[in-house]
Amino acid sequence: MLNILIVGNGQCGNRILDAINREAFGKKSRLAKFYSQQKYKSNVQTIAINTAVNDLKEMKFTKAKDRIHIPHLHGVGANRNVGKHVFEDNKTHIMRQIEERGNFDVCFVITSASGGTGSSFTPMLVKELKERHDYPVYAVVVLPFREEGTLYLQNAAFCLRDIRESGADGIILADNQFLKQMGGNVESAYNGINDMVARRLLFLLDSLDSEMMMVTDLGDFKTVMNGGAGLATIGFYEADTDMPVRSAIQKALSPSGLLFSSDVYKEASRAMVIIRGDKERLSIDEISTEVEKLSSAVGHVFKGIVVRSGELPQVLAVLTLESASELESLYSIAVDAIKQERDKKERVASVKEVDRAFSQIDGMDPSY
Ligand SMILES: Nc1nc2c(ncn2[C@@H]2O[C@H](COP(=O)(O)OP(=O)(O)OP(=O)(O)O)[C@@H](O)[C@H]2O)c(=O)[nH]1
Repeated sequence: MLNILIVGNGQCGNRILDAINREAFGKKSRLAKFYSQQKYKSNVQTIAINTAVNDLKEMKFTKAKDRIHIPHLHGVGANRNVGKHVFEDNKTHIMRQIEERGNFDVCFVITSASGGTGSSFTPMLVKELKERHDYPVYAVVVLPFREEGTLYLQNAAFCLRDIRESGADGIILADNQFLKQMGGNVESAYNGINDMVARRLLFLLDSLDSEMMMVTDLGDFKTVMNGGAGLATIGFYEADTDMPVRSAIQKALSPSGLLFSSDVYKEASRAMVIIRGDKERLSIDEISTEVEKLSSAVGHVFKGIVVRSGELPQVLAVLTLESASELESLYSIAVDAIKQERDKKERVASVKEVDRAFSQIDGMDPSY
């Protein structure tokens, strides 16, 4: 049995963690977590960390003891410098809370790249974990909608770089911009995206701890995540009644199945494809043909098959990327955003128009 730690930092990280707990505890009742056993096969510990107490209170499926409030006003207002200081000041407390849970085989830290708290806490937390423990730590990072503004864009660019430099064993990308077709308004898009991420992570955890017909395990996952440029994404698809497993694999690898925009046949470097379902529905020939097609394009592909009687075929693909053209475009707009913010700051510092306006009444008093 694997010991797994999942940390959700900041609002986005907290919400995805809550979606994971909702799936794991069953959706029946808000109180299910108090009464029923979690559905994880592994020993899974979840911890939510935030500076904004309201974000933690919003969580419905994560136990109160698993929500750690680091008091700092109502968040750090997208300021990563403030966030880094707050983490440093509270590091001992945060690490103690995590270490009380015991030792782990693998850890996932979930965050948005673009806010203040999660994006600054995550690289620092990963660095601490890596210095103290030898288990792999993966960051699951949500990229912003591109129209969310210059501060979010610049945060995303620096956050990703900081996570790479933190010693993380890999970064799994999910992109709000790419996934925004999920729902009409922002809230339902968020919920849809959070559910997608939660479902994929739970499927992955389930398969890493499974008795499979053809086995993939944590070692294979580590090897996949080790490949490429340290960046990865996850594809998933559940077949409907008549769909052959071949099509389900193709859909999981196509843009509609992925969390981040990529042509995986061109950009992926290693992959792990896990297929689950009723034995009758899992044609070995079809599976082999699709997996061979992928491996001839990307190199090595680990294949796992989990037999579950009565279940429709479901396919999960973890893909590390050796290049990511979408990330390059994100960085090029982030560079403009950083320049825009810097120019604005310089203008304010040099022109001081507001000060000039005030200076017009120097030495004067109001008359009534
Ligand atoms: N997918 C998804 N994205 C979210 C969600 N909530 C916020 N975001 C995105 O996360 C980014 C903002 O980061 P947050 O996680 O809200 O910020 P934070 O880490 O709490 O930091 P501060 O609020 O600045 O202290 C934006 O790009 C949002 O679009 C969510 O529930 N789901």
